[in-house]
Amino acid sequence: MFHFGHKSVDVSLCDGVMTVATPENDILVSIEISRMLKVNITCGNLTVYYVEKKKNKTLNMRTFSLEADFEDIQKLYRDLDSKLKGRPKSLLVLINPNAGKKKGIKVYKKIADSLFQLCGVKLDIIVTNRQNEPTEILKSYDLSKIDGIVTVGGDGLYCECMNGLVKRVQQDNKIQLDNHNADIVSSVLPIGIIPAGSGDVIVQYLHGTRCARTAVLHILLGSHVDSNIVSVHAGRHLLSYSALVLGFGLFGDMMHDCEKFRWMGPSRYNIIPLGSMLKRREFDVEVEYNPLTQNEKPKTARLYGRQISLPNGFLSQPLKLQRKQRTKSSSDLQKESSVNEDLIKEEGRIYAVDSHAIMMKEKFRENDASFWSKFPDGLTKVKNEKPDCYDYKFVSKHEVSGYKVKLLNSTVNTVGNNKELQKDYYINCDGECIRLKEPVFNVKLHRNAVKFFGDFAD
Ligand SMILES: Nc1ncnc2c1ncn2[C@@H]1O[C@H](COP(=O)(O)OP(=O)(O)OP(=O)(O)O)[C@@H](O)[C@H]1O
Repeated sequence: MFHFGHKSVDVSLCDGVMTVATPENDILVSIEISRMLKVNITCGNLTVYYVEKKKNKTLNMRTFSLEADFEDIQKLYRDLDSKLKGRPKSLLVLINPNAGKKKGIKVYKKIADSLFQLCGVKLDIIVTNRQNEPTEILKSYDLSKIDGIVTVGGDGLYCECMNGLVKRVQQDNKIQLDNHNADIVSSVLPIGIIPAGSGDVIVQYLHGTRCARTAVLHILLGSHVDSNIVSVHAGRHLLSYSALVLGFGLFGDMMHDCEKFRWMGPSRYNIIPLGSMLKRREFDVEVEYNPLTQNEKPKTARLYGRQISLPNGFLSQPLKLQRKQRTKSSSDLQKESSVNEDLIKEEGRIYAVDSHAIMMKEKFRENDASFWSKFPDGLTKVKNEKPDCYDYKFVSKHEVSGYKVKLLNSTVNTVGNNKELQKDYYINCDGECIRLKEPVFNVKLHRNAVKFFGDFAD
């Protein structure tokens, strides 16, 4: 017999739920084991640490204690402890002290450190000194000794670590990074994000909140979800992987303009894009893309595994995109791609080509496996397909597994051994601005290539 406060209680562990009830069957405590952080035992006392989810999607840690004689408490401890496998025991923590309002270290010390210590997690904490340091660390780090990577910073730090990890996994598996057609090997190590950056879009997307404590508790619970990424290649080289948004043209120019005003801090993202919008350029491009096949599309919900949006003729030109061909016969194209049976080629004058490597959650209910695409608050218009989002005549939206953009009328100069585009063209890759050196780039979707600690917000 167990004691909960002054009451005698029965304890059951059934269907992943721990229930504490009186002999009259009044349930006093009912907690999913997946929500438990750890159990502690001292003499005849057992304490359970668990998380509780509030309506606003934040998590809080709670505890309750049970007493019983030595043998009963030992047995319950062993039963519970055996069910708490999968909680991370060893983590690499990368902190960007300069992220956002430069509070990365403070956020870590104040919120994360004590929780990690409480759960007995072995930590390797590295405060980064500069950009690219996370990439260099991940090139040679002994990944076999950790259960995950934690970033304390913004979306930029996450994206750098994600790029570093994905590249490392390909290197370990002898996959050629620079081959734009290569399928990549998914990474098994989950990444957790403790938000301390400017935008923290990805973390809000994941947890539905920017709360750092919630992020830490999600990491400690150890559950993880898969997410898509896209690769972007140009001139036979990998430029980057993108986890969230990849934008060529207007969105590339916006990011380039924002970078020039870094001194303004996060507020630059509210002001500078307006100027970029007003001086927007038009680009003559040819776009080839592989639409997702019927088999690739989920049955029960729309999949935004990847989409490209081509805002063309925005506020000025009439629609110019034309479907040039939908064919298997183009020998050139067949040479380049093994999956080009349904290749579509279009040409026109556009303002932007952008794509979203939207994350997905596969929900398994009884006899019902369905995909749900989830968006952060800022993208709910996309989710709800509001008319003020993509639903314009000048936007062409496609669900694709890959695409290629070729700049028409662009001049390539040769400077020594290097080729340079006469004009500057930019790609915004999750907030990082990449300058194109070649007039052609390829983008490919990689499903479930990375894992996040956490759960998509309900
Ligand atoms: N110590 C450092 N100093 C400067 N940059 C760093 C440092 N450590 C990491 N970085 C890099 O800075 C970039 C932006 O980092 P992060 O996203 O954490 O901050 P942020 O303020 O949210 O950035 P942004 O304003 O670009 O969204 C990333 O590429 C990251 O790897």
